[in-house]
Amino acid sequence: MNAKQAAGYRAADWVEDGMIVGLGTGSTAYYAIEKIGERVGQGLKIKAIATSNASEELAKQYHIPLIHASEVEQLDLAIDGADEVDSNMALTKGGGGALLREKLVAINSKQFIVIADHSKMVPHLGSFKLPIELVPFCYEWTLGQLRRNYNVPIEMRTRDGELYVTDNGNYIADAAFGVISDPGKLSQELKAMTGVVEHGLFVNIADMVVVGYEDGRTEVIEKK
Ligand SMILES: O=C(CO)[C@H](O)[C@H](O)COP(=O)(O)O
Repeated sequence: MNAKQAAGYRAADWVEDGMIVGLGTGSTAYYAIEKIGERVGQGLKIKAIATSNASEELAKQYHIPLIHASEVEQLDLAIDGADEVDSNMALTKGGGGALLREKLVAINSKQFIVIADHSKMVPHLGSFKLPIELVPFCYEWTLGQLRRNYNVPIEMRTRDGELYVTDNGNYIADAAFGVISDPGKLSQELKAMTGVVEHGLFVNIADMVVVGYEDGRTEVIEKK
């Protein structure tokens, strides 16, 4: 058992019969999907929506029934990883590039459980570069505007020497803010910029954090 597995497996305990569940993305969410899949194999009756093509494939491997958003108004529960979690349960997400679908699923869920190994718990967000999803059209102008506004290093994400393309066909810029002293303010500012589709700050969205440790222990932190 490793820390990510401990967190992912523990969070699967909150999944109950009849629920519509949002499945996150990343190496911690992998374990949650694995455990949920095992429980589905043992008779648990749920339906799910995945936040990425990769998680959708994983869910299919485990025969977790998948539905389309048009079939439900709201999810009961979403479980997803994070790149950083601060002391107010604000998050940085999007290291895996799935931030847009992840935020859509999280805000449309009655309960959002974050799963994180202990290294993700930080006093302030910002050490992890903040992913910002950009519309490909004229992205150079949006990038220039971001650099002028914040005067911090911001680089376009690449993969195999090409610009990284999200499941939604957009690009990602990673911004090295250092310390983000007011995540709520930055979140609103970025959201208001034309050319920015979404960003990886999740403020006042998480209801609970399940923290995993190397020895298999977990700690559950609930919203104050
Ligand atoms: O936001 C995400 C993907 O877009 C992931 O939840 C985040 O990157 C954490 O990943 P991991 O569990 O692999 O450390």
